[in-house]
Amino acid sequence: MTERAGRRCCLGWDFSTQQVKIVAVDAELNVFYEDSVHFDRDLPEFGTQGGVHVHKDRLTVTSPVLMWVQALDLILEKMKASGFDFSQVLALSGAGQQHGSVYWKTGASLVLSSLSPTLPLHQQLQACFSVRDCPIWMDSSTTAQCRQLEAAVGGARALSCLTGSRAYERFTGNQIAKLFQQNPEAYSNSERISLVSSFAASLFLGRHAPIDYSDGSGMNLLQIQEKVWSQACLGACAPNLEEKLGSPVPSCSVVGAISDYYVQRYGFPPTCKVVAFTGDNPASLAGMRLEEGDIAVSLGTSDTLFLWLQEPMPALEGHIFCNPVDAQHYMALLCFKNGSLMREKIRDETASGSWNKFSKALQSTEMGNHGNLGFYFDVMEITPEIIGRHRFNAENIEVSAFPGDVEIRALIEGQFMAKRIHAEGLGYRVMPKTKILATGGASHNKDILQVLADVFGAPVYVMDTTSSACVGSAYRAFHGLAGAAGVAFSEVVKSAPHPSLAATPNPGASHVYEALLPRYAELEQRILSQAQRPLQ
Ligand SMILES: Nc1ncnc2c1ncn2[C@@H]1O[C@H](COP(=O)(O)OP(=O)(O)O)[C@@H](O)[C@H]1O
Ligand SMILES: O=C(CO)[C@@H](O)[C@H](O)COP(=O)(O)O
Repeated sequence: MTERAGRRCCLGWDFSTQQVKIVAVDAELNVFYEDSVHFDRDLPEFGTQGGVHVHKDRLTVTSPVLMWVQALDLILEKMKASGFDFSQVLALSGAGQQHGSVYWKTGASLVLSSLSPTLPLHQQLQACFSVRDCPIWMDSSTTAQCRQLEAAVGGARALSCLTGSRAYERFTGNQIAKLFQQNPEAYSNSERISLVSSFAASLFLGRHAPIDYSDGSGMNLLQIQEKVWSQACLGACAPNLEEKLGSPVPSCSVVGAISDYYVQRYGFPPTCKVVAFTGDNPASLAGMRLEEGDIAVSLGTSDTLFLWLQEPMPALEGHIFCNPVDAQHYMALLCFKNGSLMREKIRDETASGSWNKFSKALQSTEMGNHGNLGFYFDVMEITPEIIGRHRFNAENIEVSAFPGDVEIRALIEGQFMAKRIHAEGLGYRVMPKTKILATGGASHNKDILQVLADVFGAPVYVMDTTSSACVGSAYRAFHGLAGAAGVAFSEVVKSAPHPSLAATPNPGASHVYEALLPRYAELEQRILSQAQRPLQ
C-alpha cells in the first residue's frame, strides 16, 4: 500500500495467532497503511502451522517467542523499504492474542534497555527468554491446575465472581501454575512474566511493560472490580508471582516513550508515546466503536463474540473483562476455538480448498439446510466443551456424513446458532435496533456474513479493514495522546469512518431459525451429556 509522506499518525499493532499486523491511522482517523507478516508463510524456519505448534499430547499448544520478535523485525524492515515516514508517528499501541505468556529470563531487562540500533531485535534477544515456546490460548493442558485454583478460592462460581471467569485451561494463571509445577527452574529464572500484549509493548518500550486491566482479566488472577491481583489466586498458582507480573495499569495508560533503538534504527521521533497494549478482542471492541446493544463477532483464528457491559455479571460460561476504553465499565466475551481453522478444513475437504466454491455451496443451499444440523469441533471446543463432528438429520438422528454442500451450510449455520444460543445464555437478546459488527479474516466473505445475518435476524456491518484490533489499537493510541482518562474515547473517535452494511436478513429467516435454534440447543445438550465432565 502506498504511503503519503509527512502524514502525522498513530500506529496500531496486532500480534495475533497467525500473523503480526500493523495499520497507520492519520489525524482524520483514516487508515493509510496496512501490512502484515504471516508466520507460516514468511517465517517458515519456525515450522508452525497456523502460527502454532501442537504437541504430541494434542493438548499443549505453543508458539516460539523468537518468531514473534523476528516478525516485528521483518515488518519494520518492510515498512522502511516502502518509504514509511516513521518520523511522523505520534504514538503507538497494540494488541496481542489473549492469555499467552512470555517468560523473560533474569537479566533480560538489561538487554532490552541497551539494544544496539545496528542489529535486528531477534539477534539481540536470543538469550532473553527462560521459556522459548510460549503457551498460547489454544492450549488446554492445564485441567489439573484449573481444579486446584477453583478449589483454593471456594469453587468455580467464587472464582468467576472474583476474576470474571471460572478457571479456563488457556487462562494465564493456570498456565503459569503448570510451568511452576513442571519446570520450577524456568519459573524461578524468570524475572518477569508478560502477556503477549505486554511483551510486544516491552519490545517498543525497551523495558518491561505493565499488563493492562482488560487483557489482565484473561488470567484468572485479576480482581476485575478492584483491579488488583487477587492474593488468593496468585498464591494458588505460584510463589512470588506478584513481583514477576508487576502492577496492572488502566488500559488507556501511556506507559512511556519509544525506546531509543527505534529512534536510531527507523527514525521514530523520541517523543513517540507507547500506550498500554491490550488483548486482541478488547482492541477490536475499540476498533469497532462498539455501542451498548450492539454485538461484535470476530471471525479470526478463533471466533469470538463480545458485548459492552455496564456491570459485570460473572457466570459459569463466558468471560467478563475490564473494558479497554472505559475504566468504569466491562465487556463480556465468548470464545469459540473451532473458528477459521475448522472452516478451512471443511473448505479443503469439500470445496477443493476454494473459498469461492465454499461460497457457492452457501448460495446454492437453503436457509435451514432442510433440517440438517452439524457440530464441528476438531479440537476440544471452549464454548461448549465438546470434541468431534456430530451430524443430525431432520429427525434428529445422528448420521455419519452429509453431501458437500450440506456439510458447508451445516458448519456455518451451526457455528452461528451456537453463537446466538450462548450469547442468549449470557442474557443477550436480539432487539429491533441490534447491529452485528463483524471483523476478522472470514468477514471478507459476504456469503458467510449472510448466514450470520439470517441466524441472528439482524443486519451485519463491517469495517473497511478486517483488522479491527489494529485499528482499535491506533484509536487507543490517539486516546492516550489526548490525555485518556479525562477524555471520553467516543469523543476521540467520533469522526472515524462508520462501518458499512454487508448483509441484511433474508425474508423468512427468523421463521426458519426460530424453529432450528431450540433443536440445535437440545442436540448440543445431548452431545454434552454424553461426553462432558460435570461442572461445579
Ligand atoms: N474469503 C474468506 N472466507 C472465509 N474465511 C477467510 C477468507 N479469507 C480469509 N479467511 C480466514 O481468515 C483467517 C485469518 O483471520 P485473521 O482475523 O486475520 O486471523 P488472526 O488475527 O487470528 O491471525 C484465515 O485462517 C482464513 O481461514
Ligand atoms: O482466547 C481468545 C479469547 O479469549 C482468543 O480470541 C485469542 O485472543 C486469539 O485471538 P485470534 O488470534 O483468534 O484473533
